[in-house]
Amino acid sequence: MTTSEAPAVAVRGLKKSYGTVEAVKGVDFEVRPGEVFGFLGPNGAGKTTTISMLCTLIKPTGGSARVAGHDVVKERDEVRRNIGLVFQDPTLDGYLSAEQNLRFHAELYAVPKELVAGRIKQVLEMVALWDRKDAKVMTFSGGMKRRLEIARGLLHSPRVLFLDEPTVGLDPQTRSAIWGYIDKLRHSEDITIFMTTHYMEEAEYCDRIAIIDHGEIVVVDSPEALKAGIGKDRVQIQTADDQTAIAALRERFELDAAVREGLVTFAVPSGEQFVPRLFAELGVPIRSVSVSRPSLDDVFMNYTGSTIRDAEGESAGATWMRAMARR
Ligand SMILES: Nc1ncnc2c1ncn2[C@@H]1O[C@H](COP(=O)(O)OP(=O)(O)OP(=O)(O)O)[C@@H](O)[C@H]1O
Repeated sequence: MTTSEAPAVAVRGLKKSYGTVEAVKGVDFEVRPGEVFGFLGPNGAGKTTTISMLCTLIKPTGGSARVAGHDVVKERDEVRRNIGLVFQDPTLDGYLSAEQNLRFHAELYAVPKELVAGRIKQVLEMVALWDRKDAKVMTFSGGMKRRLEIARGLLHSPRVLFLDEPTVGLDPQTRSAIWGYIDKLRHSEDITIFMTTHYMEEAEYCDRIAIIDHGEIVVVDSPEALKAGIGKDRVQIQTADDQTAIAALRERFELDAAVREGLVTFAVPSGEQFVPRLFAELGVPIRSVSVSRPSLDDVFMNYTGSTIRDAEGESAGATWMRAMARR
């Protein structure tokens, strides 16, 4: 990849409102060719709305976006030809076999006839479903269906593959298998991957991530740079009296602490070196202590003031209402 290459995705001031709800509030970002770029944010942050605008499924109310060099509003068909989609709601035909689903997709996308059989074999092998090609999709597990959707999204050799929460609702083994395929993909295909997730640990696999909250991008960088940028370690202590410990941390060390995961938690530079002082000066008995390098959760917390889980709780009501409305 050279830096002179045009971005795979270029977004300027992109907005989407639903009535009075500003789902996406004017976001700017670029995705480089060949990158795995992640959109990380809690439910309701605006991830699906953004990805849907980039895939030309919904129209922006403001700003602009180019995907594979084409404008998502003025050159909708060109954008569609150049992208693959794997969305949260499955759209496979359960009565057809895996191979028949792919053949149907190849026809829709006008994949040259002489290439179809070879390409179907290639993508099914990539997601380890070649030996199940003749089975009806209705007999597949959730994980197999998701793998088949990924194969289908790749069939017409798109330049950009969009994945909306590719592992949501899957068990941990299947999630890690899906990530294995995505990793394989980035080495075997000349492709850019744009994905959304609310799983911190999955965002770690991305080359760069944009953290999105309440319809706004709060920061974009590689996971390593974001974590290093915090410059502090996370310290968690178990005490006999959490509230007194929190007050003492404020008074003696000027540190803001809160109870997270049942432990008094705070951030401090060079955590290991701070621990002896903590024992000597806190004045509240400490039962156990742990020091960890910052995680993406800490990054999210640093930029938004809440953990991703707390933010999810906040919007759970809205998500539930939408889920009901979709029925
Ligand atoms: N069709 C719609 N009509 C009205 N409001 C909507 C619609 N779609 C999304 N919203 C609202 O826009 C905001 C962003 O939703 P969006 O689905 O983009 O978030 P998200 O980050 O993708 O979360 P999720 O993973 O739950 O889909 C939310 O407040 C949501 O309720």
